[in-house]
Amino acid sequence: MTLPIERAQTIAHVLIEALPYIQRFQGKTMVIKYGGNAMVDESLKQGFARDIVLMKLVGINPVIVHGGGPQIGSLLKRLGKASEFVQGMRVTDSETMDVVEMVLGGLVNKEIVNFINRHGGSAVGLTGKDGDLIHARKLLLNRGAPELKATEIVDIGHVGEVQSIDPSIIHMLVKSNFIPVIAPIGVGEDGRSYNINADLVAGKIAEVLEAEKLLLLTNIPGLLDAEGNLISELEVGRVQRLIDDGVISGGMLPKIRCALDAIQSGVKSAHIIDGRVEHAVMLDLFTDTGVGTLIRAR
Ligand SMILES: Nc1ncnc2c1ncn2[C@@H]1O[C@H](COP(=O)(O)OP(=O)(O)O)[C@@H](O)[C@H]1O
Ligand SMILES: CC(=O)N[C@@H](CCC(=O)OP(=O)(O)O)C(=O)O
Repeated sequence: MTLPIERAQTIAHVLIEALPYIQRFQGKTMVIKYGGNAMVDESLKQGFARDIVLMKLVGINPVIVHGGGPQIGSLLKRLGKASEFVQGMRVTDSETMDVVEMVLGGLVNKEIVNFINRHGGSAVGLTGKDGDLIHARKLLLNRGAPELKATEIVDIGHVGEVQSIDPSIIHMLVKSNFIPVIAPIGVGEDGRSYNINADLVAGKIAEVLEAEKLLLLTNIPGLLDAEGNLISELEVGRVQRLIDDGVISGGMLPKIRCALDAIQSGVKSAHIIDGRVEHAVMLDLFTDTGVGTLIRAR
């Protein structure tokens, strides 16, 4: 049986190890993308909420952008509609867009807000329509995975890319000590809703907020190479080859793309981490070891 004094010493060691990180990150913004695949069970969601509340308490400003792909997929299935993806993006007709807006802007967003608030934080949920936060334009994809070589344009419906971000509402919330929780829905010039991949939104928000870090929580230990081994630090020059060879595919494509864009635009580092590991956010921020794949500017 563990002696109480040993337990207390362990806790003290953990806190001491975290101290330099807390000092370094105080007042800094961390954008955390919470993927739908990382929201797997109640205890993980509670752990995530606690990590976010703790970050805020020690003076770091977390801004959450969430996904919800699997949750959209399961409601679509119940409605008898299949999910179809092109290069990691959901083909979104008008009916699907309604479901996306309901699931992301409603169910998933409010669940995360509620978890954080039940653990002592003050979270506020937004979509890109609130405060005119995310302006979107229609995303047109080129057919074929390595799109640089392709010529044919594919229309995948109400799918958007970020045209611009007006961060005023985020600044206002952060200044008043709220934690913004953002659903990846944008509004077009025509006033229509656009479904935007959550990684892309998180990357752009991190850029605009000049965030210290962009954390992408997913359901895999990080970026894996062709043999399935974890790439713990990704050299930027290696990326195109990994895409061309089909090693980076599906949902990992927008993740890597947005991570690269973010670091090229001044975000210090991007991390792809396994949201299925309990307290993944804390482990990544406050320990010497870190977890997952690190991408940083040279
Ligand atoms: N090289 C790779 N390394 C890791 N995962 C990859 C890779 N290429 C494709 N993937 C896929 O990308 C998925 C993560 O993207 P996605 O399912 O969209 O996650 P999320 O819902 O968290 O955004 C992984 O579960 C994996 O199936
Ligand atoms: C265009 C597009 O694909 N949008 C995504 C938005 C949600 C998302 O990105 O969720 P995850 O982060 O959980 O994958 C979708 O409809 O699934």
